Amino acid sequence: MSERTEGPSVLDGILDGVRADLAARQQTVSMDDLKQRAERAQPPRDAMAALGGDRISVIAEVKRSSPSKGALAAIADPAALASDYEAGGAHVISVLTERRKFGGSLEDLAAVRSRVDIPILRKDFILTSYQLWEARAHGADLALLMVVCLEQEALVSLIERAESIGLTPLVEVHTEEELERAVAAKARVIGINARNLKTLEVDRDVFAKLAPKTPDNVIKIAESGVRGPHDLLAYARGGADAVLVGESLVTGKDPRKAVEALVTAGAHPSTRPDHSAEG
Ligand SMILES: O=P(O)(O)OC[C@@H](O)[C@@H](O)c1c[nH]c2ccccc12
Repeated sequence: MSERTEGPSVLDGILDGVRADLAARQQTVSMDDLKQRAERAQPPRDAMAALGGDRISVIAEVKRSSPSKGALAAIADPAALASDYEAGGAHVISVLTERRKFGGSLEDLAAVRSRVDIPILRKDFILTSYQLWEARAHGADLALLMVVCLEQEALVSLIERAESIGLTPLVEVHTEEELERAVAAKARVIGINARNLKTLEVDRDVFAKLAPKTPDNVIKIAESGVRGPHDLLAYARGGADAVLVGESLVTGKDPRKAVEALVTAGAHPSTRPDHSAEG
């Protein structure tokens, strides 16, 4: 018997739409076609290098709308926005490709790929290996895998599949239980999302709670709720190697300057807790 007493969550609604759109794409593009396109794609960029190092890396997101806020920005030219992010010093670009709630597409991903040289993350609700091939075929270097959406067996096999086709999996968690599953699945890059996707509430303290429970050799990314350098520095003190920022960049006046301010704040190694003891 199910223990659930609540109705369907926001996430359940999103996933229904994701499955319907995926089924429609699978009707029109075969897995073989995708694999051929992936073979012609530019080879994957080194995502681990972009996220590691002695600074706090900045992942800047192309995000038109969100289930919590509705429309954020029209973004008529996602490649131009991504190019501004890159000019501001972003280390990775995130492109939301979910259509119904976030207003994104695989065309956005391909357009961004054609204009920037840094690694790109496909940000979507990935449930099957077909979506990993889509990501690679459209030029992505990383793919988001959300623990909350996946049974453990699926999580493990999607991590392996992603790595085998040259994608770096970014495994997202929001709770301690999800973190334990991500670590058990051997994730090397873990994103700790401040936003609960079942309720859409943002709790910036989740990162500081979960980061110390994450193995040292895992790259830790603080996701959501970064309003500016102040939040980046707080996440850095909590042990973040990188931050993922969407809303505050797309709603601000000057995305390049906003990224620059984050990159500058993250460039100083003294923001890193592991450097405080060094002489
Ligand atoms: O717009 P924000 O608060 O800066 O958040 C960006 C990013 O963390 C958020 O878009 C996100 C994190 N995980 C997700 C999973 C699916 C969709 C979206 C997300």
